[in-house]
Amino acid sequence: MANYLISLPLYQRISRKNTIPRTVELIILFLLFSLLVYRLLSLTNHGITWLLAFFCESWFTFVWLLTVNTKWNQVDYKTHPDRLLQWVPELPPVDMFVTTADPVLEPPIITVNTVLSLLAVDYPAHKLACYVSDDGVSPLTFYSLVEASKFAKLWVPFCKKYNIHVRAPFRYFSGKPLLSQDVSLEFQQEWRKMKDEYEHLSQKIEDAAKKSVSCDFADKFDVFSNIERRNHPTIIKDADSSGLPHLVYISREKRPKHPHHFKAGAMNVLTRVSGVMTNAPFMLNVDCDMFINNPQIILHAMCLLLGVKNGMDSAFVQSPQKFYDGLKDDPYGNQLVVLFEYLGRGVVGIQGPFYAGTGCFHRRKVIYGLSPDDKEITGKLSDEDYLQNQYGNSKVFTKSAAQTLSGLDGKTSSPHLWSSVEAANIVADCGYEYGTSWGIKVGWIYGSTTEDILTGLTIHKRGWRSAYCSLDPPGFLGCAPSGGPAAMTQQKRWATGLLEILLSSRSPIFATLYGKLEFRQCLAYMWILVWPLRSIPELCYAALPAYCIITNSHFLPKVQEPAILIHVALFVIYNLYTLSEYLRTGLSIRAWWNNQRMWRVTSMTAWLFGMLSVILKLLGLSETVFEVTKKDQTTTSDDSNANAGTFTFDESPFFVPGTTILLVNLTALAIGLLGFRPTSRGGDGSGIGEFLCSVCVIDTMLAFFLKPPFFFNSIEKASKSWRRQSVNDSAANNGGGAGHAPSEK
Ligand SMILES: O=c1ccn([C@@H]2O[C@H](COP(=O)(O)OP(=O)(O)O[C@H]3O[C@H](CO)[C@@H](O)[C@H](O)[C@H]3O)[C@@H](O)[C@H]2O)c(=O)[nH]1
Ligand SMILES: [Mn+2]
Repeated sequence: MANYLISLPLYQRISRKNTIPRTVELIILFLLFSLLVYRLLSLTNHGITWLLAFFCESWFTFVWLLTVNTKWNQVDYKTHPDRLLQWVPELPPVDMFVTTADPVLEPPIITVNTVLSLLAVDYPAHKLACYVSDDGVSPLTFYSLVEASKFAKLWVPFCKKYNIHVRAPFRYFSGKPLLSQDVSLEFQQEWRKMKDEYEHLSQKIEDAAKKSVSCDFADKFDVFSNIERRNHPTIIKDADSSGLPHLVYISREKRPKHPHHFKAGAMNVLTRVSGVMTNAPFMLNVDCDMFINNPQIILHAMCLLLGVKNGMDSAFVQSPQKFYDGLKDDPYGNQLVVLFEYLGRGVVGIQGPFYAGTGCFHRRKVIYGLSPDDKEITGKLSDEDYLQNQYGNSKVFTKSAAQTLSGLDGKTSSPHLWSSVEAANIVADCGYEYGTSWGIKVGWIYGSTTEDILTGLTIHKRGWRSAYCSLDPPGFLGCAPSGGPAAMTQQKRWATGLLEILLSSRSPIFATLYGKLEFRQCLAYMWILVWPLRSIPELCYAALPAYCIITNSHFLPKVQEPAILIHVALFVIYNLYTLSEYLRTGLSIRAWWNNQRMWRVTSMTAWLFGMLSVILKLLGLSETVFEVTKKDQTTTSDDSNANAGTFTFDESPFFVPGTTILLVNLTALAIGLLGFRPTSRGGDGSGIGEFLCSVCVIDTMLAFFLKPPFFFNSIEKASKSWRRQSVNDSAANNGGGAGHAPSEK
């Protein structure tokens, strides 16, 4: 019996059946190629518009090829945490990392909630340690963490006792109110107490933010007095946390003139500090706004990390990025649900998901630069010079790294945390990395504002695979930028970082030629890395109809030509295909509509600016920077949503290309309709096709400024009042709503 159990796998890899989508994808590809052939054959009879259209459509075909490749084998994983203890005698330690950078853009209460959800996760507490990196060197963040660790002593036992599902208190208490019928009196009392305590905690943090922290522990705050954000020594502090996972606050040293490499730099400091303190073989990393939403997540991830016989398969386990309280129907197109669902799972089926920067479990030895089949490493580990060249000259650290690389980490007796505080200070120095491999071959890789994609790519290049952990309820939830400009800034930063990778020596093409990146994985990476380049053909194609109308020429075949059918078929099939993806994921038609428009807007604006900032960098005119996304916690209700779906119009340059395209097309329509067009060459002028395209472009660009079209709003209003009606009816029947569902006992 026992043997039988041991042979049960910890996870299964299940290929999705997707014959129909594949067929449609191939049909679209065929149509695109037919279109190109048609353009080529008729190139001589047409002018510049034809050539431009051919150029854009070739590009779209190329992108579609990359898309089809990426989506081809979609894979799901199913994990069985109940079998874990049959595989391993005890669970391995995990170091958990949280990064925060700015107490204003990232309010400490958000970080606090993330930390609380980590501390309360379902995993043996003595196997966990939580490290918070604060690039904002904020006494407020530190104060909030100290207060949070006090609250954690009540919160964690409460969560475990009643098996609470959502362990980030702000989310838990914003749920439906507690109803007394179906829970015990004891639970009700403790629930109220916990809610009061949490409100007290938030209040304290809010007050402290207002009076910039005077408070009762001046001694602990000494280190923060008289320091500047870009010029200060390392600060490392522990919050007293007996019985709970260790909680460590780190603000790494920063000096002017020393590059600090943004988040990648912070992650490397976290890696080293934890290396000398707890040195767990696995590391979980989350952004400050990504709390653990499913307390079983570590157990599920362990199935994927431990379930392979030689431990060589998956370098990291990535969870999809999901967001809480997303605006209804995703007006900014930044919730990325469909993207993760199809393209994301497609990459999973090749060499494994991209590293997405948060919600990811890493093997420490992989981060230290190990390759899957590295046979020479054991020889090198006794060579102190080699170790210092790679990892820097802290003896404590090189010793722990050698342990990790030889696979002995986590097997030694539990470390004495605070005996290592001196070593921790040394490895957090801003000069520590000079002359070492950090940021080049070891740790998070420098040189891109999307350090996540770059780091994952470097790992895949060494021949590692990665695995995907998508749970229901989702393992992690974060917050998507809530305002228009913020969403654009984020997209611009991504575009910048992606192009930095594409144009560097670390580009996936070289990684396939000279490394072990699989060819199809290379194409998948190309799919994302070419985002910024897509801005040019998108802009050209959006300008084409206007240009044609104004000059009375055409870029589409005439209505009577059979070739027009290719365009019509492409338009219809492509839209039905994308729509079906949304409907299959359970999203609304409106979400599909919003996203189609926003992808166009984003590609023409944010991605264009991303490309420009890389050009400026190449010209040596400016450096690329990591602009932190603003996060807010406010739970959006239906009514406060009144302005959602519109951009706050501000002075940001993002509006320039969009507005230009919009105005040019409006002008063209006006000229066309008023009959001011020049006479065409041989009756070969613009026709209905160009007009329709122009209207489409105008509608898309309006996504920038206006609420979605009127008819959607009316449909929605009607359905809302209908829904309200039916809710009232059922309430009348049941004598009350379903109420709070504390599945907790
Ligand atoms: O100098 C810095 C800048 C940022 N951060 C942290 O980096 C994280 C991500 O920053 P955010 O502004 O939220 O960026 P997003 O665009 O939302 O992040 C996505 O994109 C990033 C770059 O690709 C990834 O690093 C993230 O994990 C991924 O969630 C946050 O925790 C920040 O505190 C630092 O620690 N130091
Ligand atoms: Mn973020």
